[in-house]
Amino acid sequence: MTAPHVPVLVVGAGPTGLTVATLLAQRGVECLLLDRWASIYPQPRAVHLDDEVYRILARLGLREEFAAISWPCHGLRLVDPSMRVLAELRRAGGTGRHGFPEATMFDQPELERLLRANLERHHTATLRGDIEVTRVTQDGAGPVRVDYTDRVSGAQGSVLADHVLGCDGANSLVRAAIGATMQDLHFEQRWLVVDVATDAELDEWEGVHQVCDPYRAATYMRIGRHRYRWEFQLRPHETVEDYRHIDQLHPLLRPWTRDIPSDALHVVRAAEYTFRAQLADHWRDRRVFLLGDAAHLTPPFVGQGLCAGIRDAANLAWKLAAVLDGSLPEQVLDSYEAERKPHARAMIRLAKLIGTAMTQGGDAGTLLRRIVVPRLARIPGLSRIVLDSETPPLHRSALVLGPRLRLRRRRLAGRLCPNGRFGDGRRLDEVTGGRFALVTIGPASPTVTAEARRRGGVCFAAPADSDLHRWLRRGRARAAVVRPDGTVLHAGRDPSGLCAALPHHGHEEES
Ligand SMILES: O=C(O)CCc1cccc(O)c1
Repeated sequence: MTAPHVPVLVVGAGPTGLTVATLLAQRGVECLLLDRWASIYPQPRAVHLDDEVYRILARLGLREEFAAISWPCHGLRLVDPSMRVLAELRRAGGTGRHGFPEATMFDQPELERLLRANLERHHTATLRGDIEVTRVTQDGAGPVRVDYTDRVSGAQGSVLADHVLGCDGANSLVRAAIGATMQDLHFEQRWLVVDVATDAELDEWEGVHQVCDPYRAATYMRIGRHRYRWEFQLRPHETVEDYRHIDQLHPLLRPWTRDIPSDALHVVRAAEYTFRAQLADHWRDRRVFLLGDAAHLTPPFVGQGLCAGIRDAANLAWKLAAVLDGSLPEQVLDSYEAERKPHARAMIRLAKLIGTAMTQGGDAGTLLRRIVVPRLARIPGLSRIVLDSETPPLHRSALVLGPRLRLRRRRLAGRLCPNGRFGDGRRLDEVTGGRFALVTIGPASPTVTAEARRRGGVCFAAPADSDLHRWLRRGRARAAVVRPDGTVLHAGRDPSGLCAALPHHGHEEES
């Protein structure tokens, strides 16, 4: 019997797998997700996402539902062991340039519940739990064969897929199948991660507290109305077994819980984690791709682990859908790794810098905390990330810079277009609806508008005096071509020239 065939098979139904499957399903792509667990892994893990990633959740249709389960985060503070503030990065709580709070906390199982329920609304996606993928094989350029075992019945099966997306985490089988290995970016520390539920009010600043202390670095943050997360670097002789009970944990928590009695604190879990920095040496082999923790691992000190996976999903999904429907050439898929890898590397570097500032001993550590930490925002390359909460531009991709574009045009290309508002109150993403867009200063000519439509895109004038208008002017541009994932493809002064750069994508837009 021949194996069934699907256009896309996703291995792993964590946040990255669920996001990429939903984005594909929104574009009508049939997608099968296989996960080794019967249902959501119940323990808390990731707790933070930024506004760029919140914007992706909104595109999935989860804006209100995520708002209801999340908690605003006021930013990040590096403090010394006596809680004196060394550096503080404050985040916009209302709406930043993407239309969402710049830093938001949540409970991962709750987020996964939303993502799963949302996926069920798409009939082109199927999720099967209790399925262990055992082998992924590519023979030449044909479809990929995926073998699996049903963990309940023990039955074995196979599926043929045009594309396989490995969202199967740090110990990825898909990564091994394409012969990729993790490059060590030289960071490895054992930490204790503690989640606590309490009705008591801790009355702390509601951002992330990073205690810089080479003896016992620590992190504290509120993640919900009644939920808190602590992380403590473990001493060489310690393990999680030393901290199973609240009375053992209490001395560590006391700088924040003060006189709250330990019986008012319920430990949801205490676990030992090894924080690592790793990047897969390649993220693709022909029809197989790696996303999320299968492709990169970061220490959690800037809360970017889950963000990176969801960014991978948003970057790849529209490209893959366009290749599958024949509207973009296969080579577009090369830009996935070219764009995402340097970005993931930059965020890992930032996390390592903060982690090193928190934990490094000796004169080097003292110097780092005294000289570098207070000036974090002035370090070239970091200032935008640190001060403006804007992640690095995608400059190395052929998909964001045409070969003939001059340097001064680079101000906007490769960056995310702000999710600005239009006159009717809608934001850019709602107006573009996942299509290519030409955003202009002043109305574009009827010819340009018609040409944008003919290419399957849309054309909009930024309202006078709006954020989008100011953003184009600051970038010395009169128009920008924005990709379906919100990244600026080209920007410049000639809307009709830019319109010609709009790829023929999707189907002609009806007015
Ligand atoms: O970027 C921010 O404002 C918060 C960063 C953060 C989030 C979660 C954990 C963590 O260690 C840092």
